[in-house]
Amino acid sequence: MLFLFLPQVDSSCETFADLPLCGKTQKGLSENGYTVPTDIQRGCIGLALKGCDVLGAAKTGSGKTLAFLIPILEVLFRNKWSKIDGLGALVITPTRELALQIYQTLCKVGKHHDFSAGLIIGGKDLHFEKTRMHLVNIIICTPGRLLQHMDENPLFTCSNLKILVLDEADRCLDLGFEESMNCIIQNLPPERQTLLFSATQTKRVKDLIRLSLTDPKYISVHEHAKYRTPEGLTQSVVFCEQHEKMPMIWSFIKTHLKQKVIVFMSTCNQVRYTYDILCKLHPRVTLLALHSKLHQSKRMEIYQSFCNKQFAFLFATDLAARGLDFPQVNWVIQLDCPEDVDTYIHRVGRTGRYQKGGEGLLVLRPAERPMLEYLQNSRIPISEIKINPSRIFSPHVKIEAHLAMYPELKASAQRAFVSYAKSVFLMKDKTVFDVKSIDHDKYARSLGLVISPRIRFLKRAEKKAQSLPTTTEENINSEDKSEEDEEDKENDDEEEIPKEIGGKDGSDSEDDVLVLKRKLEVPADIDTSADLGENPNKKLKVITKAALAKRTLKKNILPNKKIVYTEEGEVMLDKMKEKITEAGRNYEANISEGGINIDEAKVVLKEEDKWDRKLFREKVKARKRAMKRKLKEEKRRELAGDPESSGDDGELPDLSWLPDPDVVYGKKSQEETLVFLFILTPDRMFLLSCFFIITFFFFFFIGMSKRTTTKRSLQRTGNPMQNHRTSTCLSEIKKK
Ligand SMILES: Nc1ncnc2c1ncn2[C@@H]1O[C@H](COP(=O)(O)OP(=O)(O)OP(=O)(O)O)[C@@H](O)[C@H]1O
Repeated sequence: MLFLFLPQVDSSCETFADLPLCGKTQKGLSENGYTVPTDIQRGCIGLALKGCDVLGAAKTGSGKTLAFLIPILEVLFRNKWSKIDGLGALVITPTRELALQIYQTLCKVGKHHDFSAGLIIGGKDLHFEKTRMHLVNIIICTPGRLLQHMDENPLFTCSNLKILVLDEADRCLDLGFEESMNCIIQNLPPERQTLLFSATQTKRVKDLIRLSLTDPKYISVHEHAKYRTPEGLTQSVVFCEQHEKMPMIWSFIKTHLKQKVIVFMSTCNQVRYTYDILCKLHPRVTLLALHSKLHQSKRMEIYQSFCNKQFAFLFATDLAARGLDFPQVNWVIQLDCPEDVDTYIHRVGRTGRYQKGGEGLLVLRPAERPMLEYLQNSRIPISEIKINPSRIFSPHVKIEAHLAMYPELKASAQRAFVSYAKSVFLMKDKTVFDVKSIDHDKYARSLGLVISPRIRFLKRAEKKAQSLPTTTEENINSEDKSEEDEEDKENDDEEEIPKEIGGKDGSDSEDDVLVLKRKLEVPADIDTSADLGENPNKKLKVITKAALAKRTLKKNILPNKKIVYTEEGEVMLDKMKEKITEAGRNYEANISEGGINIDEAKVVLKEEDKWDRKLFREKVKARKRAMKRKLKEEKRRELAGDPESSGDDGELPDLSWLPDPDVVYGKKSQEETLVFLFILTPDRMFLLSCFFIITFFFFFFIGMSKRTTTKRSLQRTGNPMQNHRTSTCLSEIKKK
């Protein structure tokens, strides 16, 4: 049996110094500017230090994080916890960003302690974590990742665990995490202290039993406060139709450029599309988008970026609704109706944190008016305001132009459209959420779509309802429940649970976890195809050659074949395309009968490859032979004096761009050129040599005859002078 107490907050404790905290904790607190504890800290820290199980509830931004981090440090310090003691404290949070934020606060406040702390969240290096988990004293984690370590990491043990904390406890214990949390709790030692914190604390006995709390103390510091939301918050509501939301948010951005704003939307697809299209419109302020479909590193980058920005617009799903402490947020706009009052409280609580002011704007469709009543009945001060139509600028024309230009944007718009419709359809509270109250055509047009995408699941549900009039919501829910459970089993982290929207492309997840609570009506089955009969997703999908081949094979379509005939009507084989080998031909013949036999294809390829190589070698040889023949031909032409011999048969290359050799080397004389040519041409060389030979013999014979005559006269006279004279006389006589 559980007894819940509402202990009084110790008002005598004015500063942290009044609390029984060790010097190291005190130092860490004062160094970070924490001197005066908040109500929830005053109420919980003392009880937690006494070893009680505590359920802490306080408004958003009231300092619940320190209310459990200080007891963690103190409990471990008092137990003289060291490295070898292993895991002493475990903090479980529903989102990675929140886990990171808590980890950062712990590092700041506990920096003078010697404990080791670890951030264990999805998307990080699992192997690295595995090797260090057993050395960590304090773990901040998301349920999925923790369970993964419990299942897979033999080094990880929780047997020494002293203190368990569930931040955003109601979320951790709800349907989306039920399976994981049950498994985690089973693995934890029963003798431990448990602290649960949330702005919307669970009081369900079922949850408390699950956690086997012993004598839990319920501390709700604002239980009797006038309002459930922070006092510094100004909250308003405007009513507009779904198709008016886009011009409204665009106008808001243009008129609030020097503000830090969070805009909440129902689904990832909406966030993605709104962010993409508004970026294209260049609003002159930083736009950011945070949703679960982003990569982990990107998520962290965006989270940090928005923390550091002075002016920015963050479009987010309910991933950012709980716990995140973005500094200096001026506005929180809930562009889509929250699922329930609790979700509203968490979303709006991202502004007006810790004694600061902030503005909250809720945008409701007229059909969602009952939500306003719920809020007002839940002690939430919210007043209706009207939109000034003269301040509304519609970016519709530009949006349409961008969609016409970028097909991927169009597909994104279609997904956003269907996602929103489905999210409304899946909402449990039908008094607020009625999918039929949306003017689909107008909404589609406001997103830049000319034709509204078909919403098949809606028609199917209608048909189902007609054919099965007895089908109660409970029946449907019980069916869907099993589906959800199945999904839970498959997914280990909150962000990774594909719940609501997206169907086959596995779109929404984190924010869809919330939607899961609304019970899935039909299995994810979305057709975003427009009435034009074309599926935009298909358009965008990258079709690989392999996919195409598979498709063709499935259809049993044979590709066209080109057959060339000779003049005699015989088929000419194209050696490059036709299979030459026997194996190849057999394979070709059989391929039409069945699919591709990989082994056989390999053998055929090898065979064909051999043949291809042979063909290639022959080709190379033939080319060489042709070259030789050509050279010979050229030589022959040169010898025959054909001026065209040196050139190719075809066109001569244009060498006009080359420098004039006469200019470069100086002009040579005509004779030189002639001699040059003379020497160069072989036929002229031949003639020249003949000329030389004849001349040589001519002079040779003349010389010889002269010598013979002289010899004879010498033999006769013996005086060469006389001889000469004699010869001259003789010649004169001969002449006479
Ligand atoms: N004692 C304190 N003195 C000064 N500032 C504080 C104190 N305690 C908390 N804060 C600041 O208040 C802000 C909100 O704290 P915290 O995030 O713990 O709120 P919360 O109650 O957990 O909010 P939520 O319900 O949204 O999770 C933080 O910026 C934190 O630094």
